[in-house]
Amino acid sequence: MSTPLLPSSLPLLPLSPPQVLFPHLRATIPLTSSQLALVFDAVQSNLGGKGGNGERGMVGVIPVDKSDRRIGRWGCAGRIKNIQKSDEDDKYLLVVEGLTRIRLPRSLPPILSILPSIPIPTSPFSLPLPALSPSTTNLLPFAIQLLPTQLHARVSTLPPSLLADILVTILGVEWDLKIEVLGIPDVEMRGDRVKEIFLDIMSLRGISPPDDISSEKDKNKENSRVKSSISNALILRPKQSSVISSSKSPNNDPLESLPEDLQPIYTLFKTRIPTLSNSANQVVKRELSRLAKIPPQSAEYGVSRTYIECLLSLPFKLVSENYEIDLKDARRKLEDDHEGLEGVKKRVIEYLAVYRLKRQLFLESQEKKKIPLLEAKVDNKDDRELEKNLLSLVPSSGRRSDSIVDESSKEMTQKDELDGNDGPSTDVYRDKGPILLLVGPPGVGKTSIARSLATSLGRKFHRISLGGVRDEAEIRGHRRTYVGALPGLLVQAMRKVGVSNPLILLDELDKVGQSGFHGDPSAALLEALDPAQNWNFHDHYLGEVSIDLSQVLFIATANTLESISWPLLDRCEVIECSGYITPEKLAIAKRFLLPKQIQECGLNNDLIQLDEGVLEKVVTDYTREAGVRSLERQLGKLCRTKAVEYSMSREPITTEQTKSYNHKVALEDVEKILGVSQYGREKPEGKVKPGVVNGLSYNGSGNGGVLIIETLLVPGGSGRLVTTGRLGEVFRESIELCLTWVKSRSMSLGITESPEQDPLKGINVHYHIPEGAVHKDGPSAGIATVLAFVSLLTGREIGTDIAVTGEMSLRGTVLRIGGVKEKVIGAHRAGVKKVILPRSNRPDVEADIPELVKNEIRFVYVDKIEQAIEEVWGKEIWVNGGKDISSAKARIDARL
Ligand SMILES: Nc1ncnc2c1ncn2[C@@H]1O[C@H](COP(=O)(O)OP(=O)(O)OP(=O)(O)O)[C@@H](O)[C@H]1O
Repeated sequence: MSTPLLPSSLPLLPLSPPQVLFPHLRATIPLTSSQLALVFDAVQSNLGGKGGNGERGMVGVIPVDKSDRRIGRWGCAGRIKNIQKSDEDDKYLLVVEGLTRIRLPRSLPPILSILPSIPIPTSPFSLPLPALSPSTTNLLPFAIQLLPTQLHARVSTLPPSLLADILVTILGVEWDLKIEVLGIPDVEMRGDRVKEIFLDIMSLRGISPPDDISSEKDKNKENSRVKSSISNALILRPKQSSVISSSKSPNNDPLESLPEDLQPIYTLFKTRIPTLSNSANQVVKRELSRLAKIPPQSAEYGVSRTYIECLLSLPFKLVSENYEIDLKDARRKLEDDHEGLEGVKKRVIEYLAVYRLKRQLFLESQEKKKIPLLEAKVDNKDDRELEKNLLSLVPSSGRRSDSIVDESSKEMTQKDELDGNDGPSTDVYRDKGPILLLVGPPGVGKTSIARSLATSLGRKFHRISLGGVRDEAEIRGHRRTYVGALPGLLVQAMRKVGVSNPLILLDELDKVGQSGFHGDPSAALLEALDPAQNWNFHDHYLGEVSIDLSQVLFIATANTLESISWPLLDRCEVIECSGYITPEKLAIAKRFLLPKQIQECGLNNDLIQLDEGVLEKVVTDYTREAGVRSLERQLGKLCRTKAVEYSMSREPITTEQTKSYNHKVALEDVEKILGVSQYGREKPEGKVKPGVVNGLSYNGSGNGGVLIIETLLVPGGSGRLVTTGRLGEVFRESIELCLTWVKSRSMSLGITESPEQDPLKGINVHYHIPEGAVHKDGPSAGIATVLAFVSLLTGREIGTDIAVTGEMSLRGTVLRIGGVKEKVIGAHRAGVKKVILPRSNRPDVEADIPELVKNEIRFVYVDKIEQAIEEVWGKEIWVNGGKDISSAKARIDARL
C-alpha cells in the first residue's frame, strides 16, 4: 500500500458529539448546501496545489461541543469518501474516513461554527500516514471479554493501534473519553489508557478483568482507590479517569508533554509539589492535563488556569515557625504599644501563658512517644521515618519568627490530613482554645492589641474586615462556574499570608450579615471557627480540595455583642475594652498620638511644643468619643499647622510674618487652629430651667454620654403629651407611663390640691430630646423622665451636675438597665458629679468603672422612684410627707 502524504494545510470540518473521527474509521457529517459548497472550495484549492492524488479530498475533522466550541487540541485528518442527500431539506451527509491524528496549532480560534475559509496548516505534521504496525500493547483480552463471540476472530487480527480506537468507538465509551483517546498519539500510551478505561467499565458492570490483567491490577493500589470512589455511572467521568492517568509511572508522565504555554505553570507545580496536600496535587495534575486539551483562547482555559494558579499559591504545608513565647517580652511589647487597657493586657498575657503551656505539654508528650521507638531500634523504614518526623517537631530553641519553614520534608511521610476523613493528624499542635473577642467602642485599640498579640506569638498577621459581608459566598467563595468567581475571604487571606498558621483578625464581627437571601455568612464563619471542623474547610471555589484552618489563630473584634449570632458568640471569649476617660486619653495622647503626629508631619520635639493645658483643651473641648481616633486627627491638625509655619519660615525669601517661627502652641492658639470648640459650647449651663434633666444614653456601638431631656408646659392645651426627638415606640410608652405616675402623685407632690384635680388641665406637655436626627429608643430614661415631669410641674430645678438613668415600672419600682459602664464614663467626660441609678446595677459599677471615675463621681443607688425624687429635692418635696397618697387613692377607689 502506498503511504499517502498529508497536504501542508487542511480545510476544517467541525464534528459535533457524539461522533469522534478516528484514523481508519468513518464518520458522517451533516452539512447544509452552503457549507458543502465551502467544503468543495477548500478541497478544490488543495487540488490546485502541488499535491498529487493522495491529497485529493482531504479535510481535518475537529471535535466540537454542542455549542460548536472546539474541544481539545487534536483532530483527525480524513478523506471524503461519499456525499449523500439527507431526507431533511437542504441537508447533505458527508462521509469521511479517518487517516491520521493531527495536532491543531495554538493560533486556531476556539469557535468553529462553520468551515473556516482559512485552512489549518499541518506542515509540522505532514508526515507519512502511519502504517498499521503491531505493538506490545495487548487489548485483545478486553476485546474478547467485552465483544460478542462472533467478533472475536476478527478483532484478533487487528493491530493494537487500530484496536484501541475501534474498541473505544464501538463499545460506547463516553464522548469526553473518546476525545481524550484521540489526543494520545503514542500507540502504547493510548493502549494503556484504553486498558484503564475498560478495567473501570468491567468493574462497574461486575465483569472480572482478564486473568493476566487482574494480577497486574492488584499491584496498582491507587487505581483501585480511584475506582472505589466511582459512582454508579456506567462509565468513568473524565475527571476521575484523568486521576488514573496521572498515576502512571513518572517516565510516562503525560504532563511532561504539555504544550509550551503550560510549561511555566507546570514548572511551578513541580517546585510546589512537596508543599501541596495530596488532594491539591491530584487536582492540579488533572486540571493541567485537561487544560492541555482546551484551546487557550477559550474562556474555560482562563478559568482553569486561574484555578490552578490559586491552588499553587495556597500554603498547604507551609508554616511560619512557632518559637517559644517569651511572656516577659510579650508583656513589655503590650506595655510599650498601649497605654492603660490593664484588664485587656492581663487577659492577653493569660492567654499567651496558657497557649505556651499547652503547646509545651503537647511537645513533651510527643517526645515521650518517640523514646520507645529509639530504644527498640526497629529497622523498619516506616518507623524510622516516623521517628524523623517526631524529631523534626521539636522546636529549635532561640529561632525567631517569620522565617517560613518548608515542612514538606518532614510531612511527606505523614498521613495527608486533608484527604482523610478521620480527623486532622495529631502530630502538629493545634490550639482548641476559645476565640478571643475584643468588644468595645471604635478607636480604643482593639486592632492594635491583636497586632501585638500576633507579634508575641511569632505569627503572620492578617485582618479581614467583616463589615458589610452579606453574602455567604464572600466567606465560602463562589463556585468556579460563575463568571468572575473568587475564593472566599479566608482562602484569600491564606493566599496572602502564605503560611497555614497565621493570626487572622476578624474585624467587626458584629457587622456580619445574618441569614438572608444570599445565604448565612455567620453560619459559614461558624464552620471556619470550629476546631472540630476547620481542619477540613471547604471553599466553593477550591471544589474538592479542602484547606486546613485548624492551625490559624482567630481573634475577633466587635463594637457590640447585640448583633452577633449566639452560636458564634458561644465560640468566643469576650474581653471588654471600655472607652477611655479624660486622664487616659491625655496619657495616650502624650505617649503615642502626639509623637506619632509630630513625626508624620516631619517635625521633631524641638520644633513643636504644646503649652500646659493645650492637650487637655483638645481632649475635653474638641473630642467627645470613647476612643482616640478623632483626638489623633485633631492633634494631626495642630502639627500640620506648625509644619506649614515652619516650612514657610525656611523659605529663602521671607516676609515679615513668615520669617520668625514660634515652636510653641499656646492655649489661645488652639481655637485659631482647630476652630471654635464643638463641645465646649455644649457644656451644660450653670443654671437650668425646671423641666430639664440629664439622662444617660448608650448608643450601642460602645459610646455613651449625657442625654438632655427637655420638657415644657404649653398653655391653652387639653392635657396632651407631645413627644419629639425621633423617639422609638418603647421610649414613647415609657414617657406615657412616667406621666401617668406623676399625675397619680400630683397631690402628694404638691402639684394639685385635691386628687380629683387634673394637673394638666388647660395645658399640654411637650417632651423633647435634642439631636433630633438620631434615633433613640429603650426604657432606660424612665427615672430621668419622672424627674423632668416633677421638676416641670413643681417648678423645681435639678443641678446640671446630676445625671440619672434607670427604667421604672408603673408602681414606681426602679429596674436594672444595660450599658452602665459606657454611660457612666460618658457622664464623667461631660463633667457630671453625681449619678443616680438602679441599685441592681451596683455590681456593674463596682466591677467595671475605673477607679478614677469612681473617685470623681458619687453614685446613688435607688430601688424606688421616690428615693430618686428625695435624693434630688429632699423629703420636703412631699406634702404631708406623702401621706395623703393612700387617702387620695382610697377616695378614687371609692368613686370607681
Ligand atoms: N491604649 C492605647 N494606647 C496607645 N494607642 C492607642 C490605644 N488605644 C488606641 N490607640 C491608637 O488608636 C488608634 C486606633 O486604634 P485601633 O485601630 O486599634 O482601634 P479599634 O478599637 O480597632 O477600632 P475599630 O473598632 O474602629 O476597628 C491606633 O492608632 C492605636 O494605636
